[in-house]
Amino acid sequence: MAAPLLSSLCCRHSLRHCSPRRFARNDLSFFRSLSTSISSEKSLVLSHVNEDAGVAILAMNRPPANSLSLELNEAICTSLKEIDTNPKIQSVILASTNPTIFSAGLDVTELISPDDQRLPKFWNSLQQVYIDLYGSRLAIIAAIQGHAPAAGCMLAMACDYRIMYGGGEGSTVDGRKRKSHIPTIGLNETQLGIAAPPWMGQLLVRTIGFRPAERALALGTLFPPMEALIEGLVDDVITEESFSPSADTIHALEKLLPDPIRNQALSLVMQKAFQEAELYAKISPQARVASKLVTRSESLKDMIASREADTEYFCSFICQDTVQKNLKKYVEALKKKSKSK
Ligand SMILES: CCCCCCCCCC/C=C/CC(=O)SCCNC(=O)CCNC(=O)[C@H](O)C(C)(C)COP(=O)(O)OP(=O)(O)OC[C@H]1O[C@@H](n2cnc3c(N)ncnc32)[C@H](O)[C@@H]1OP(=O)(O)O
Repeated sequence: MAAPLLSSLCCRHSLRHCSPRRFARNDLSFFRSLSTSISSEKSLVLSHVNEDAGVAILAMNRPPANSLSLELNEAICTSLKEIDTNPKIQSVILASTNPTIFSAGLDVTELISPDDQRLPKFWNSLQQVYIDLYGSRLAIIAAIQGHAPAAGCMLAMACDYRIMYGGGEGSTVDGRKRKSHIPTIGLNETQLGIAAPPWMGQLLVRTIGFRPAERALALGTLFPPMEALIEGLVDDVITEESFSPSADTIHALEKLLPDPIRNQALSLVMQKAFQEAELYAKISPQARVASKLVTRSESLKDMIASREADTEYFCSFICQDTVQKNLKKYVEALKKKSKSK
């Protein structure tokens, strides 16, 4: 699977690029004109393309937390592949249908008393998500509305640009004030008593630099939005304090958009992500892809070369008694916390 990916980085230069469109804050025509909808594998992922803008949306849709199961990983890859085959699309917005959780990282229940056949498949599917995002010919914009711990942070780092919601009391679609929500992002694995896999840790090093990454990895730091911006873990932070959609807009959206995407259309993070996606789509695809190759091909090749060993190490590590014990405790605590709300 790896070779076609790198060749896709190298060879798919000839795609024509799309006509730029002006972006306005409440310009919902983008969403209105979403003509092609791809849903894959029980709609674990919702995907829409707008050929006029050259932009697609890929929204993770696995309640309650978009935790990455084998099936969600496969759905992300399938959906990305479908978008990739459309030469009119240059940019993708990676989003979540959950307004407070981008992705909770690996589905930790996949790791408990795992099935020997499924565990390596599961890990391979996560590696593939990374390879497909990081090596995509498409410019991928992460619209991070909610929490992005561990592999959720990896998803964002594998994109080309990251926009994070800065917190605050935004309005809901029905006009009520929403409870304040401050998302966090980071590789917090050490807080679970495990280490981030080497390729994920190296991705953090490449994203924020050696020393900050070394410290963040050791402490398992989850950064709030402004700190993430200062560290360079995200590229932009958006607040929605002043955003309140009109009743007409809400009504129009209710008619036009499927539920999971409706709130996202009203979000400034999503609108900013669309603006950024259009910006990337205006660049010559050949030049953009070639520049991506310069910064990403070596690390991708290294990761691909060590993929099997990484899977073997992961499977044997996860099956250790002490690791199993810690993971069980961790999941119990997660469930307890969730029930106590
Ligand atoms: C050389 C060294 C080599 C080492 C190689 C070792 C290889 C091992 C590498 C392993 C790599 C790991 C990467 C990972 O991604 S591990 C997963 C890490 N994820 C987390 O720790 C996040 C856990 N979740 C949370 O912190 C919070 O849920 C949240 C994301 C901050 C959201 O909080 P919120 O209060 O909004 O929501 P709840 O906590 O109430 O959660 C809602 C329900 O979702 C369930 N949930 C949450 N996270 C997960 C998850 N990761 N997996 C499965 N399920 C999850 C939670 O239980 C609630 O469900 P319930 O209501 O049914 O109980």
